[in-house]
Amino acid sequence: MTTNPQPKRVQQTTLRAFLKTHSNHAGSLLKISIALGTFNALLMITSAYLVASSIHLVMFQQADLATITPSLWSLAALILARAVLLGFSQRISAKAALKIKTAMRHTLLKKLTLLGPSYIEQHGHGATLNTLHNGVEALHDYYANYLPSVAYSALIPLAILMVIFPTDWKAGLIFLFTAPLIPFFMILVGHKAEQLNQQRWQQLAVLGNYFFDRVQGLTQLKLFNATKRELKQIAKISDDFRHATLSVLKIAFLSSFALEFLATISVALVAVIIGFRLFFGTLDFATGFVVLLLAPEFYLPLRQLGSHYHAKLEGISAAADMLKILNEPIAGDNNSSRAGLSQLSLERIEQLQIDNLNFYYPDSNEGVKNINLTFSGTGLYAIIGQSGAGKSTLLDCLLGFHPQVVTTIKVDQQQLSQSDISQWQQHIAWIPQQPTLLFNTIKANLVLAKPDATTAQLEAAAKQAGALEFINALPQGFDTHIGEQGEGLSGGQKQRIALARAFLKQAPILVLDEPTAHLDSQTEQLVQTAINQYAKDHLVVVIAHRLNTIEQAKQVLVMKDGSVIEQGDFKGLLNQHGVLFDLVNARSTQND
Ligand SMILES: Nc1ncnc2c1ncn2[C@@H]1O[C@H](COP(=O)(O)OP(=O)(O)OP(=O)(O)O)[C@@H](O)[C@H]1O
Repeated sequence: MTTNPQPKRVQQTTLRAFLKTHSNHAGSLLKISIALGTFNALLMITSAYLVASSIHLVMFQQADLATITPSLWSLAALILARAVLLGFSQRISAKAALKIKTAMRHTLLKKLTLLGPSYIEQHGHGATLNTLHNGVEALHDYYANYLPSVAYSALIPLAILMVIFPTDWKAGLIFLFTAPLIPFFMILVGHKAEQLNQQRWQQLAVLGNYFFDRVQGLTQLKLFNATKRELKQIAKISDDFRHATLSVLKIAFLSSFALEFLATISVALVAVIIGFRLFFGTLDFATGFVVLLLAPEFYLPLRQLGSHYHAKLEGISAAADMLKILNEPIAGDNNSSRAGLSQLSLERIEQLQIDNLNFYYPDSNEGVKNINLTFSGTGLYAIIGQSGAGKSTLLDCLLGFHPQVVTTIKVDQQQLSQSDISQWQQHIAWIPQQPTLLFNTIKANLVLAKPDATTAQLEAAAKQAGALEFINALPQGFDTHIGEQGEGLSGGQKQRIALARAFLKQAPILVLDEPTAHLDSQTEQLVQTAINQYAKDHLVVVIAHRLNTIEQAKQVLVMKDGSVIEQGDFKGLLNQHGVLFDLVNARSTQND
């Protein structure tokens, strides 16, 4: 695993275009929200005129309460309408952001599924999780606050200018010339702030990977008494992250201060000029008061744009990570326009073929090479070989985890393409060395394989896997909650639940990695019988370490240095006195 090296600074314009394209998922909601916000601003302008004219009437024309009562009622109605509009506008923009985030997560997960687990392993689980969770969350403020504030910063000042110019063109000119100062300053600090934000985001990815690894290996760290050392390292990385965050905050506070200062100075300038003109009688009170009321409102959207600028920077940094995942090429997919696997049976296959499979890990000579295999649709195939021989890699290729080589697989004479991978995986039940069990009930973990499974089917699968007895002995049976990664169950129990889940799927191909490890001999016998039974009418491919499994296989494939070097039935291979013979002998010696 590597710690997510960030891409070479992805072009900012590309990132902006990417974020803009994704806003299309909720384009109309965003437009409605902005329209409501702008209408709210128009009501604010009307209120300012009403307030100014009411005060003018009372102060300079001695109007009584009855005269200004209709204005006061209108003002109250306007205030109420503005509160409602503001509420709706904010809710709608938050809903739009939620919609975009959901679509984005969906797109990212789809791409990650296509890229396969090897991509996540290379780039780090922590960093990928960070992109999927924190990264996507960082887009919330971008879409809910920053994007609407960009529109408001153009629309609201424009609307105010349009009413101020006919009222008092001199004040209009002051507004017009002071307004660009704020965006100008933002652009000035923007570039540096963007750089710092990207650095901070990289640190967060490093921290994410580091934490993920250490939390997963906490037990080992404790056993090796290495927690203190690791804590020091975590403190160091956290400190780097703290520094990066502080640099971003420093520039954010500084720029906020400068923007507020500029806005305040501009309002003050308008106020002083209005004051002088009122004093010298070159301006009537009502007009002067309207300008004074509208001055802060004129700069408000620009100030808000400044305060949401941080959301934009976060959004851009997060988008760089997402774009990196989405732009990752899925190598070798030159056959994606085919009809797909629709006509392939979900119950049985006749033949599975691997033609000239060569796969190497990135930047490495390790992998599998020159693999040519034919499996019939039924029977048990055992893969054996020393550690590092390439057994897991071969199964990973078969499972479609390395999409670039999936075209070397033929099922019932149909060559697979990358667009077939998710469909292909529905034809396979897979039990890895460490099966994944989720923090949920046993039942929920089992029905992952078959959501519409009946209780009878659940019980039958559990019985087949030798798991029914211990599940029934649990206080709540199938409804017993298990912890994360099967916490609360023994290694063998976890394995049997995973096996039951695989049996429940009734997939035409069952792929297993050391299924009988962690099992006592009685359960092992039971599970072995169940697998043999399953192999009668399904294809079962197993990485076998136990002699018992190897002996019962229809075919044994012996691997060495990434290649299949021997292949045949157990007895025939044993008589050849080749590698299988040596492996079996070595194992018997170990067992003695
Ligand atoms: N992600 C990876 N990146 C680079 N090399 C890898 C990676 N995973 C495995 N390898 C290398 O590929 C070779 C085959 O590994 P593989 O895990 O397939 O062996 P195996 O036969 O399943 O071993 P074991 O029985 O110990 O699980 C090994 O030399 C291993 O070091």
